[in-house]
Amino acid sequence: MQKDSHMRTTDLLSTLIKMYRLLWTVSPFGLLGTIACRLLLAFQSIAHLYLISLLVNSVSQVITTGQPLSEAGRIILLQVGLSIAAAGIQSLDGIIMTSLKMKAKFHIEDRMAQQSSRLPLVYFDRPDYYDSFHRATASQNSLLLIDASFSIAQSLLTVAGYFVVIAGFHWMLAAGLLIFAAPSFIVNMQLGQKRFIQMIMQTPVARKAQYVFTLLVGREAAKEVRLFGLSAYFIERWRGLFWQNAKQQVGLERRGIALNWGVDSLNSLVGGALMLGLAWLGTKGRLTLGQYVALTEAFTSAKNQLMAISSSLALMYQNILFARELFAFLELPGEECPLQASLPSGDRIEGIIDAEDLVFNYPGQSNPALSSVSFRIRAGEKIAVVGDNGAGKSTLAKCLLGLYPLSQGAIRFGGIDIGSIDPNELRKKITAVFQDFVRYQLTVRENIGFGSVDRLADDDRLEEAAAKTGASEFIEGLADGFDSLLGPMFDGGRELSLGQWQKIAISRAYFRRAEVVVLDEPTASMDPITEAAVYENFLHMAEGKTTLLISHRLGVCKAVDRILVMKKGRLIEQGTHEELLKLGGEYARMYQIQSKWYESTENGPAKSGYSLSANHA
Ligand SMILES: Nc1ncnc2c1ncn2[C@@H]1O[C@H](COP(=O)(O)OP(=O)(O)OP(=O)(O)O)[C@@H](O)[C@H]1O
Repeated sequence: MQKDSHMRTTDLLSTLIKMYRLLWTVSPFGLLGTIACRLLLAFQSIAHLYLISLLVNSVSQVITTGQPLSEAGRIILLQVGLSIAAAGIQSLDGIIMTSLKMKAKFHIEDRMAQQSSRLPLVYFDRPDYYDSFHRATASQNSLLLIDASFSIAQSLLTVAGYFVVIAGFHWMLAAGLLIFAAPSFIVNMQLGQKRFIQMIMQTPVARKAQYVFTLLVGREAAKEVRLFGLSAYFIERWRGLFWQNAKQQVGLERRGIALNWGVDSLNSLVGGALMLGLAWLGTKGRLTLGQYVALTEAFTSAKNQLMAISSSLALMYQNILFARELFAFLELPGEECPLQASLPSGDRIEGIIDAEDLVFNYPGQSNPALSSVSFRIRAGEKIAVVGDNGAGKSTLAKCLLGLYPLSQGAIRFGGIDIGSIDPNELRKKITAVFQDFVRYQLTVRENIGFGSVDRLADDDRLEEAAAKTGASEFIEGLADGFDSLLGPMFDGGRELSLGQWQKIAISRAYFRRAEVVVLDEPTASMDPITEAAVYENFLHMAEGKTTLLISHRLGVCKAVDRILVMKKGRLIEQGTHEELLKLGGEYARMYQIQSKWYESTENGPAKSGYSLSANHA
């Protein structure tokens, strides 16, 4: 991700070309239309100047020689016609530009959304991804680049016309005109670059301020913010972060304003000298009155246009730098799709899942989350993965799902390395429920049907998936059944309990009807009876499928074929429930500790009637 804030001219040009290619892609007619309008407007300015000179000469003839007014009248009529045409072209340009910019905005946002979904999951664990995304979003302002570049082209054409007119009288006048542009150009370009560098440097603080602000206004932290009385703390924190950046921005703008004031003063001095020069030429009889007026007008307009060009150039430069961030984000390498090998055709992943010497490091972490993990799972086998918090169970599941690229080692499905399988093909055959599953603030149909999005209209399949987890019980009570909106975020949405959301999430996994099923502790919020029922249903549903079950409830381990015990990223034991108890190692220790919670007390019954609980060994 780009951190270098300086740019070579070739980079500037290539970014500008990319932006114009993008505009050409979204609307060739819009681009050509606006170029045509700007050309016409530039010629209109020069024609206007020419007509002024004719008019002043004609009027002075009327005054000095008493000629009829008809010649001047014709020129005035032409001027009026020209002004009406110019206003029309300007309006047309406004319409074309609005549509062109909207199409470009859509195209950029669409590509950003597609790009984000193509990026490997591992990017989402990297702060620099979020910095880059933040800047790419801000750089959607790079659309201002379009305005700025068109304005510059139009102004340059106009100024070129003025320049020819002025140089026709005296080259020194034309040279004087250039002196106007130089200081303002240099100051504004530097300002543009400084603004960009500032934005790069400020991104982490800006993101943190945004995060703290979201904690204050969002739903996720609303309960805890109130319970722990955190609002004053977070407001104070947000204020500090906000002003940390704002003070630097105000400082830079102040310096910019002061410099521009200096440049303007210099320009006024040069302007005065040039006006004096014109008056001198007039006294020497080298200018007619019309020429004098036209030159003064040309000079004033050219000066204004040059000032506008230099600030537009600065804006363009700054926005090219922003646009570079946007293109850098859009060009981040996506998930590789090698298509060198495909999974066996048909519904089943045949054969063994083979994990060999797996090593995985999270970005920026020195300790591997998985080290030297090797095991084999036969097709249709049910495996439980157990271990302490942070042992590496979820990481292992994500690697098996092909969501994280391994640092070392290989995972093979039916003998094929998953690194060489098209990720989309692989994921069609796998289903999973994660600990942090998503609560889509959409309908029940979508929440379950997203398991296989092309089957959203399949009511029988939806009913079956909902029945498997017991979700049908509360779905039947909802006013619009499967079309009821869930969650409190939108009008008419119905919030569910966490346990009910979990049932929906597991139904989504059922709905996929995949060959390999991964459940990563999805039942944590269910009541014990429901949890037991969900596991029993799950194991029944998973009959014949390869199943990986991550759970802290060791009771469930008796119902699986084999248990993998993880500790500190390593696979330390594996075997059946009985084998591991006999081994007397880590599993036996964990099982004993958990059993104590379920043992009967002298005065009462067992604390849980949970059929898969540990005390029923
Ligand atoms: N996104 C991440 N970035 C960096 N480190 C991570 C990330 N996710 C997990 N880890 C680290 O990797 C290690 C393994 O985490 P993992 O989530 O796989 O453990 P787990 O066995 O599933 O734990 P739990 O039972 O608490 O869910 C932990 O040390 C954790 O701190």
